[in-house]
Amino acid sequence: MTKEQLIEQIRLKKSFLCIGLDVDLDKIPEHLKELEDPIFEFNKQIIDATHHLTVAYKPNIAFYEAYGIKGWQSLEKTINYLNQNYPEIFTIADAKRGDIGNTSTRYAKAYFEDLSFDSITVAPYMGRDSVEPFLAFKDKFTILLALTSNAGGLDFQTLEYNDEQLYQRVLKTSLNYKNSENLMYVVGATRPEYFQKIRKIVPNHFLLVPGVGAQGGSLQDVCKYGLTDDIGLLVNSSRGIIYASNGTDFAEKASEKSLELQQEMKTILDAQ
Ligand SMILES: O=c1ccn([C@@H]2O[C@H](COP(=O)(O)O)[C@@H](O)[C@H]2O)c(=O)[nH]1
Repeated sequence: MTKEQLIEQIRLKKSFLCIGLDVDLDKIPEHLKELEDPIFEFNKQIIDATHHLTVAYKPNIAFYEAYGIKGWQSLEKTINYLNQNYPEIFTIADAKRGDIGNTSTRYAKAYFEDLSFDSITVAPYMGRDSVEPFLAFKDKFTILLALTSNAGGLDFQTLEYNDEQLYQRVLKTSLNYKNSENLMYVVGATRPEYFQKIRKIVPNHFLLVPGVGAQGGSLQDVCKYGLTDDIGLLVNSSRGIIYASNGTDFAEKASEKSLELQQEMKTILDAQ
């Protein structure tokens, strides 16, 4: 998918919502557990009930790896289901990969070619040659961790060196990477006070913003400085949407929670 196609979808749906598919078998409704592939069935029903309210889905790969080969098969079925039935949806493999160049190339092939995701999250710590193999793929996006939403994110990401915090250095340096137009960045919704500074460095790149919902981040605060003329935001909520109910009405309740966020986004976009 191109950036222009993503922006078009956001304008059409009046939504820059990303729904996180972090499926935990301990949290899904009992009646699904008897099925052959409860993870896929859960995802399928969530997707069918929410696809008109969201522009992106983000399976966090850890939740699939945790169930071994069966989890991987559920992931594969989920991405195939999305690509076949809702090709207009932007897909994010939240895998937080990155390694020496030839290894990164294998990760990129696994997620962009074999699984056909539109994007993948990547850790920047190993530098240029660990990121550029992902950027080499046309119409695919590499979402670099910049300022994460978790408390421990501040252990390193805000350390200062030469009047610059580490996350600022990550943003600035990555702009010099080959094909840097294929970059997006992760910035936590729990860090609203940093958005203005971040937008000064990356005024046009999309930010993937987790942390709304279960982690307590505010959509309004994120949009104040995060929103651009081309929107530039994908705001993720996982647990707050997919576990709104663990009864037989789970998909309906997920849809209601998605609608609440979409309506809030619509109001923000209409006022732009
Ligand atoms: O800084 C980060 C980077 C990634 N995440 C991931 O996003 C979702 C958030 O889930 P919620 O249930 O909405 O809290 C999850 O997959 C995280 O691993 C993040 O939270 N913060």
